[in-house]
Amino acid sequence: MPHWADISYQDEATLQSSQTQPALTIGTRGSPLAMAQAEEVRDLLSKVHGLAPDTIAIKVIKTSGDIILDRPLSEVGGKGLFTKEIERALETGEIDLAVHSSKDMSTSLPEGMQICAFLKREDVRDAFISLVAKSPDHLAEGAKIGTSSLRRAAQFKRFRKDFRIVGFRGNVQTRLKKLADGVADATLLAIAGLNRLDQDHRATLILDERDFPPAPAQGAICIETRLDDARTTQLAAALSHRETEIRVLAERAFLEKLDGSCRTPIAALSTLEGDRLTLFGQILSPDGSQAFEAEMTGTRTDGQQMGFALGEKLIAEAGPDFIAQFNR
Ligand SMILES: NCc1[nH]cc(CCC(=O)O)c1CC(=O)O
Repeated sequence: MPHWADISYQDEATLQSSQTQPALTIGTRGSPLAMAQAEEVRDLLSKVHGLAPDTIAIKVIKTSGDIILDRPLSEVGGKGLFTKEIERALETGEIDLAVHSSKDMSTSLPEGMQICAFLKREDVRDAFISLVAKSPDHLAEGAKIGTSSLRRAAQFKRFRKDFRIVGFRGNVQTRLKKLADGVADATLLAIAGLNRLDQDHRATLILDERDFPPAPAQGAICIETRLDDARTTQLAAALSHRETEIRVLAERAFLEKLDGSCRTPIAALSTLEGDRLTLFGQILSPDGSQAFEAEMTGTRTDGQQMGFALGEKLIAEAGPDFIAQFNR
């Protein structure tokens, strides 16, 4: 992770003199959530570096994840789907930086790319949205949960075996319409996304993160740049939030250890109090019938090591076939 102080200032003059062309081009998906996140990064860059907002362009890039809307992500290729085309644009120089939801990022980046900043993390929890029940407990026997997230499906099946899972994608409005049409009785979304879209009032209940632990890195926006672009990297790295970085890197190390594919439901949650870092991890069978979880504590510099160790611990507990069985 490059730091502000480590990077040379060689290109500062170029930046200040480029008045006619955008100084920087941000690449993002075109979904309302992605746009809101890109705008947040643009506003922060402008504020922190005193750049006029109109010198920072936002370029929308269509990704396979936006095009393939009818199948669950886990079937069509998982996390990389939202980032591949954007990373291609970064590689060709069409954009200078890419803004992503950290939880959508694969643990292995393409060569020549780096995550140079994690913005201060939002609320990590999932929101429960229903037009018929005020909490998961209040849902009727056999209620339908609309989600395409393997983690959320497994956690809800674990919570109540009688729940039925129906595939559900789309933005907040689409989901609410589906709920109104009776396609499902409840759905789940990250409260961070709802907050960024000023849609948090749609949440029926915010779920306790100990009952329904979030996806690794949920709620944290990240910025990706080219390794060889010191100027943009320096500007973007200045936005990074150290505590978020520590927590998200620990959670992503846990994910990296386990993520043979994206077919295993995985949850992680870290906390950082002073120097004390705690990392909780959970893996489940897709039907929720089996779950393995553990927690580790260490200091703030141990994050990645703890993530790998926690992953290994759960693999040892679950047995080597646990993850392999879902990949067949
Ligand atoms: N997979 C889509 C996605 N990627 C990031 C978020 C939420 C925002 C975040 O975690 O920062 C969402 C939507 C959701 O899960 O509700």
